[in-house]
Amino acid sequence: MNHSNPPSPKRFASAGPLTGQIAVPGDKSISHRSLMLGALAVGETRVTGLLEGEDVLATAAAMRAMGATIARENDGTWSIHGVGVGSLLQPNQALAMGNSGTSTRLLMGLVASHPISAMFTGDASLSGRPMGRVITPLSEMGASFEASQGGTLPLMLRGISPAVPITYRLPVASAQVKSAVLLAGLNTAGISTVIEPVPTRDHSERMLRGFGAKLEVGEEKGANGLERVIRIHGEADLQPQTITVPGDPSSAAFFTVAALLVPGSDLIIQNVGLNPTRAALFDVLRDMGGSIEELDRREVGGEPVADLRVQHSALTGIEVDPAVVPAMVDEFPILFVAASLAQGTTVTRGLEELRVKESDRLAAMASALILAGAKVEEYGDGLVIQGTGGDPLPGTADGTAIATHLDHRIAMSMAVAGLASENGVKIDDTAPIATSFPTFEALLDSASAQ
Ligand SMILES: O=C(O)C1=C[C@@H](OP(=O)(O)O)[C@@H](O)[C@H](O)C1
Ligand SMILES: C=C(OP(=O)(O)O)C(=O)O
Repeated sequence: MNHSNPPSPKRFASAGPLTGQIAVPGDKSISHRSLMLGALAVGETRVTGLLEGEDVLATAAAMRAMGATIARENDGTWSIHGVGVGSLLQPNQALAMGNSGTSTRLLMGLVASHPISAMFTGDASLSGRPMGRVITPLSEMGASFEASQGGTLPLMLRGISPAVPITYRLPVASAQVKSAVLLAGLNTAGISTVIEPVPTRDHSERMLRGFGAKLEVGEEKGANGLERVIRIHGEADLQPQTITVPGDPSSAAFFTVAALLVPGSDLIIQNVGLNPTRAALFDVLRDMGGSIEELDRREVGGEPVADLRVQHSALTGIEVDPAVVPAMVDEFPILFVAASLAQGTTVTRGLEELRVKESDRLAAMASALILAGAKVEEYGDGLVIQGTGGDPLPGTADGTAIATHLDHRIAMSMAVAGLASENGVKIDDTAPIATSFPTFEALLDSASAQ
């Protein structure tokens, strides 16, 4: 979590085809929610496949600080004894959120409707990210905030109980904002309603129901067509659960693109979550000509899952439909890498949200790919990329390192670009990778060595 250590630069270069079978770690979004909801259910929740990345560990530490007992057993199962909705304790020190936007915004929702206050702090990246988007609805519910200018961390949040149920139409397509309001609604008497003009990942809805909350999801006619309307009934009683976390499609994305780009690759990625609100990257890559086969489609923990067989493929540029953006919002950095080696032009639009992630991902990827020799134009809401037609990128010159800006997805995307380059790509720091995918480098070595 502490990235004040000296950075660990590394050059990633072609190491032969990716073959054999790998399993990526558990889904980050589901892991955060398993800990939060487990910490609110009275009794023992057991979780297997939890992602043990720094972001999720920050959530675990925060839930412990608010009263839950959370332990990892020797076989990797996590056991959570919760305190009950309404019974979170006052943390006696600041909640250190590290690099994690999801931890911060969802926990702000939980604290907002409890009679406790909490200070939220984060690293340099998180401290630049907008929190106004959750401060606005949670203030309407009665919570109060002292934030840094511009609505950023560090911030002090004073929760309130009873809070006021609200109806909130999301002004940005954000599962974190939706989830913050729903989680605040758990301990709010009455019905709290979120209206989603554009659907976003639905793990909160699925898991809140799974834990026994009364939650209704409907579709209603809005000004611009059908909108999702989600209603949660407070005050809820959550029942402890046994959860198996599926593999993270956002992590599988890096290996999928690596196998598509590196000649001779034929890789199986096991147990990949394919929730339709998350899986659009695989469809886009197939539309570009990528060979991605789903094997043994099944359900794990209430989510659709399959093993993916990915074979090296010639890719063609594409115009990505802005409607799919929320279902692959974290996958654009790696899609840009795929586009850089495709035949022809790839056009992406509607990506304003990428500018407020761990870094400004449009600017960071445009300059990173240009340094590695790709042809990229940056626009306000997207990138336009002219691919090489399958030829490797030149790579970064000696002495030049890609700036990853404390952003795990920039680091992993450019590592994959390195595998598909003549001279390799050097990144300035591999440490941020541990926020979401601590086994990334080890899996890359194992897939390349088989
Ligand atoms: O709810 C979640 O678990 C997440 C929602 C998305 O963020 P936004 O809600 O900001 O789009 C995504 O980028 C993030 O990695 C995880
Ligand atoms: C945006 C991301 O995460 P968060 O918002 O939780 O920091 C991500 O993992 O790409």
